[in-house]
Amino acid sequence: MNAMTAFSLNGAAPLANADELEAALRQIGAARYHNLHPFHRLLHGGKLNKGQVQAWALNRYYYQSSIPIKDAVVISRFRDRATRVEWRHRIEDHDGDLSSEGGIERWLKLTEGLGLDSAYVESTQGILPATRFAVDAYVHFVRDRTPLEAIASSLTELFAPNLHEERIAGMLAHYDFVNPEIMSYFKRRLEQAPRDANFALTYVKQHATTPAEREAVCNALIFKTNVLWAQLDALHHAYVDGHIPPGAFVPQGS
Ligand SMILES: O=C(O)c1cc(C(=O)O)c2c(n1)C(=O)C(=O)c1cc(C(=O)O)[nH]c1-2
Repeated sequence: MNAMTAFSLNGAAPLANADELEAALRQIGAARYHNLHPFHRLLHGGKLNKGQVQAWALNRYYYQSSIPIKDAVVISRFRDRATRVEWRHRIEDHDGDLSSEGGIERWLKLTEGLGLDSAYVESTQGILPATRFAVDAYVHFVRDRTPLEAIASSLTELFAPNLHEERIAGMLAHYDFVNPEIMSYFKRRLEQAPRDANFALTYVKQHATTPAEREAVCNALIFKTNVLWAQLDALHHAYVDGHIPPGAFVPQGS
């Protein structure tokens, strides 16, 4: 490894095979996934007020609505038809189609249930600058890096189901303004995310065939954990510490 590389397993030898790669990815998730962020501890522990929960859902809408755009870019990176065919259901999961509701509509049920006007949410006018920069960086990453890194950057989904379970239970238990209907987005992801994560994990294990490629896969996952972490840092700074940037959503009553 040269000095420019970001990933190091405490200076250990380069990752020699697919199993070592998987172990390294799981180690990165255990150390860096945003389940560990203080804002999530507050959200799931019932420590936020309704305005702070609204701010979280409003900002997360930008992530949700950018995911199918990101996935369309991922598809555009592959000349291999089989990979495109496998990946395209992700767009349908979020966008739905003429006869079925998708994740974006389910997310709008959440924001509406929290009392936010859907036109305002969809306009993305009130989101934090850092939300936009972080999410756009994810879309640009899959455009600019190798197809292998583009797929690897989705691997945070390996760690999402546990977090979604914790979120559903915690928010239903602690907030009287939350009910099972408005949490349906997360219930659905419990079925969708494992399939997606398993495909991506199998893909990178098969296609990262050199130590340098395995390292690039690990760095793509680190990049993505940073995309998620930066969004929560910004929410905490604005809505817990009270430094709301000009133009961003201001909860009523604050
Ligand atoms: O609530 C969460 O913490 C969370 C995290 C992630 C993730 O780890 O990137 C995703 C989602 N949710 C999610 O709902 C989702 O559809 C999704 C797609 C992707 C992706 O990178 O393609 N990540 C995530």
